[in-house]
Amino acid sequence: MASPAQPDAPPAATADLVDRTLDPQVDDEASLALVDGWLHGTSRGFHDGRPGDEEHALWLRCARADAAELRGLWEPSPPVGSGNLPVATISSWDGTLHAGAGLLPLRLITDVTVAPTHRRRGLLRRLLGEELAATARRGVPVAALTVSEGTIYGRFGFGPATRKRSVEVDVGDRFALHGPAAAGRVVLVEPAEAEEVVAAVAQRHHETTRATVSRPAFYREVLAGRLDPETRGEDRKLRVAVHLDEAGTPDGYVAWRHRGEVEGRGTLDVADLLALSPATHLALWRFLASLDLTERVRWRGAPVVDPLDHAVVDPRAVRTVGTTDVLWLRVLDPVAVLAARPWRGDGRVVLEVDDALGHATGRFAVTVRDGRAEVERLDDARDAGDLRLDVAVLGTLLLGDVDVATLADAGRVAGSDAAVSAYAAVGDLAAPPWCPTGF
Ligand SMILES: CC(=O)SCCNC(=O)CCNC(=O)[C@H](O)C(C)(C)COP(=O)(O)OP(=O)(O)OC[C@H]1O[C@@H](n2cnc3c(N)ncnc32)[C@H](O)[C@@H]1OP(=O)(O)O
Repeated sequence: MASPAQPDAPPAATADLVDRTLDPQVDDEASLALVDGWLHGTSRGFHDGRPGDEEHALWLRCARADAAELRGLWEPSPPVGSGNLPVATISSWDGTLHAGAGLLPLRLITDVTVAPTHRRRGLLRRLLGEELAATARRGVPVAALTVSEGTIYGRFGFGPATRKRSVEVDVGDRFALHGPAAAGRVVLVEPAEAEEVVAAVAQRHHETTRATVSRPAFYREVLAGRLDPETRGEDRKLRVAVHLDEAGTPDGYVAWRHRGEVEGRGTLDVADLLALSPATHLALWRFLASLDLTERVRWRGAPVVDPLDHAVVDPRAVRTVGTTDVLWLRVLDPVAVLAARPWRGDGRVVLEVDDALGHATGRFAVTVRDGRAEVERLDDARDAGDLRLDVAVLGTLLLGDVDVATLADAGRVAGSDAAVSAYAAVGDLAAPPWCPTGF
């Protein structure tokens, strides 16, 4: 990716671009041709291959299931070619965020591309700015995206809110876990046959787990084996095992692809692993470790803090290869989001939020009683904030990925030591959040 400081191509006009918001549900020929051009424009923007017919049909099915809005900007009369492909794209749909003390309406945003011929002329700013304004007008309190580069979205008020870990687990002969195995059993199911069970477990996990978001429709396609994200065709390698609790109720699953020998070791890649309890989480790891011809399990989406690390008899069996951000959050309504996150004990803090786009600007008093917060916007200019922060930092603070003192040390939160300690006493959360869903 070229850096913004590098010289741009000769300017292209942007004032007369044709602005369309496409509804994927519409199925007349002219609309479908525009949707097709939109998809090709997005693929071009990410340097992906052109989607084939099957991938196209599957993508359209997902866009319809999510009720996604596909917006694009087209050149009105390009000097060469048909101009079917837009020069800028963005898509978004409504979902939910588990903020820790309840589900919040959420706008999920993705497919942001601007053609190299039109870059750095404000098209992203226009599309995203309008998207956020429309979302705020509808009363949706928060928006989310995942990023291709860490430098793009902070200026629009998004802050990194969750991280994931890439792990390699040595599951050779010496692998063992402390403690007895959980009650229940694991059954192998063909991915297509497991589809409903897997979707139900994922939905239950979302409804009960801080920092998770409602899953976009393509997860069904991937986990049912209809879409291999790498080959973009049918996934012939994907395997699924479902964990059943003592009563026979599904309470977790793991999906994986065995890679054969990699670097001389039988290697398996976890595609997805969700469990409704820590005991089931470990039971699924016991199962993975029991697979023949498998000495190493790799998972690029593991939680940053995982009981597995402390359940293994040999702590060196779990090796962290890297960590990276997943969810970025953009707070639009601080009152709604602060009330929906978990708090501890009793106390009161006033947060003064700066927002260059204006949506979240203000001072917000958070009064915590028995771990629940009442949040009030303070209108009196004489009410100074205890802590001052940008709205992007509020996004980072929201789900508890970082403690407030670290953000203060980083110069991202301003306030006295006493105010930082007062927030820490009610607002810092014990375990970092984990969002197992990308989009
Ligand atoms: C949620 C997602 O979909 S993540 C995927 C993002 N898309 C990609 O990575 C695909 C490849 N890249 C692109 O398509 C484009 O370069 C985009 C979408 C990242 C940027 O689009 P542009 O129209 O060039 O951005 P725009 O001109 O509106 O820039 C707005 C501001 O962001 C800055 N900016 C834009 N892209 C970048 C970048 N990659 N890195 C750092 N800053 C950037 C601009 O300098 C500008 O800053 P300023 O307001 O301080 O002057």
